[in-house]
Amino acid sequence: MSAQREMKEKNPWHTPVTIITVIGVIAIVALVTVAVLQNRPVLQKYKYGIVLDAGSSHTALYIYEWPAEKDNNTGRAEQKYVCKVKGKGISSYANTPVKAGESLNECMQEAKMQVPTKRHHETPLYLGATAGMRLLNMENSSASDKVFQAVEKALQRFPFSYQGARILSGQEEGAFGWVTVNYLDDRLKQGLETTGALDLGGASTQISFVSKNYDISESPSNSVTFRLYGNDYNLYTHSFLCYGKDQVLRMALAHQTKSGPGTILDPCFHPGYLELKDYSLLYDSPCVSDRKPQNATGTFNHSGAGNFKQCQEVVKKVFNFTSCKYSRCSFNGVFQPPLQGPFGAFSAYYYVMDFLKLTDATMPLKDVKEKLANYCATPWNEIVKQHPEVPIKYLAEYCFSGTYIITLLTDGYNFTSESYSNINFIKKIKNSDAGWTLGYMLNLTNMIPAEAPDSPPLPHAGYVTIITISALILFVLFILSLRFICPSFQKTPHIV
Ligand SMILES: Nc1ncnc2c1ncn2[C@@H]1O[C@H](COP(=O)(O)OP(=O)(O)OP(=O)(O)O)[C@@H](O)[C@H]1O
Repeated sequence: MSAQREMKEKNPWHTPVTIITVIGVIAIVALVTVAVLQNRPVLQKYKYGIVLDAGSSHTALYIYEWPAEKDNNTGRAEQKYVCKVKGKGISSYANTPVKAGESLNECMQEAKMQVPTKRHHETPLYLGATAGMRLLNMENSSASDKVFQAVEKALQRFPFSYQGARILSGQEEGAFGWVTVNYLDDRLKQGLETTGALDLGGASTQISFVSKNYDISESPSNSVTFRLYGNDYNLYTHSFLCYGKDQVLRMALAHQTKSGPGTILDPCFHPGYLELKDYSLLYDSPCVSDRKPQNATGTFNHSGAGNFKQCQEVVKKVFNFTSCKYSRCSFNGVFQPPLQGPFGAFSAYYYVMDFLKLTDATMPLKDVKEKLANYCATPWNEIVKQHPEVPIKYLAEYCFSGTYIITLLTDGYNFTSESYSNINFIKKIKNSDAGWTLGYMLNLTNMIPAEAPDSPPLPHAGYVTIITISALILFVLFILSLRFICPSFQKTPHIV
């Protein structure tokens, strides 16, 4: 008997405190394990959406993906893939519509490879056309219908869920660009101050921003209201058709050639630049067709003078600053409320300012103008030598485009030397291109809820930490209370 008791006293595993401790530790480990495993992220599955941006200068196909179990709510859709369609925009196939459809095949085949086969049938496919097709539709609606028929036929051959091809209004283009920028920046979900969107295309340009001082009744046609994640937004947006950089160049050239001279000395092109251009090609657009001089010869010599200040004067002539029936206007009699907040400037704003190395937001406006003036004055042969990798068409136009951008922002939209520093020239936000396509898809798939989704009160790590600490505290209190209530649970055994 006494040997047995001695063994019990020597072996601490046999005391009630030890047994309770072991059971308690096992219970805590089990509790924490369950907490961790139960909330462990499951293997992610994705859903996809495809949007074709049929612009005036070219078409691009975007594939977006988002976590399958979170659509409608918390998962963020991101750009997975982009394919640039070879050749020009679909509006350039007005005389050969079938080719507009065929031009899309290569990128569509790519899309088939990029989206997992089992998701093909549920993947929505949209085509949105912008200013190029808006102009074609104005000029020749039956040609525009034929282009859409051909495009539709081509897209329906693919195994995706085809949702239609249509022309976006300028207002939609502006508003969806704004949604994209603010969605990708997580500003909508968090209800933060929003970023305005400046989009410069080939044939139109858009400005969209939220302004506290915007009285909708002054110009209802510029207002778009949204309720997103529980917040109301009253967005000002305007799209200027013909004010994309390709059409403005036509207008500037039309202005300089209006008296029909054989040679023009253009301050927006580099000294030494000389190109023989076709009058009928220049005037082949509704933005300038009514200005074609009666006695115009077949061609004209387009030569450069490289003078930024004079170029600004030429560019200013494409704006009408004289009439405004509202309290304030940008140009052409269009209402614009006071500018507010930061702005993201994308598409050609970015391509041009990035090439000119003028995207640094800390660079004062006067330095931007000075650098641009130096660039414009650089002889054409030097420019070509310095940039052998850049296509000649783009290279020839950066002086003009840079001058147009600065003039549009300052004289057109009224950015001052101070507010100019609120503009960020951006291409991508978190790996997705800035542009209207993502906002368009989010809207059509109802992926941004009007009300804020319910989210767990704590993040996963916080939840596990609190469970663990609470369990430990409870266990220690339990042991202490046992000792207090039952002195026989003292650690030192009482030997009788
Ligand atoms: N690397 C580049 N350098 C200079 N210009 C460029 C570059 N890439 C594209 N562009 C030009 O920038 C302009 C805007 O291109 P973008 O693709 O955004 O317009 P788009 O969608 O064709 O036009 P729109 O929206 O008016 O229909 C076009 O004139 C295009 O030719």
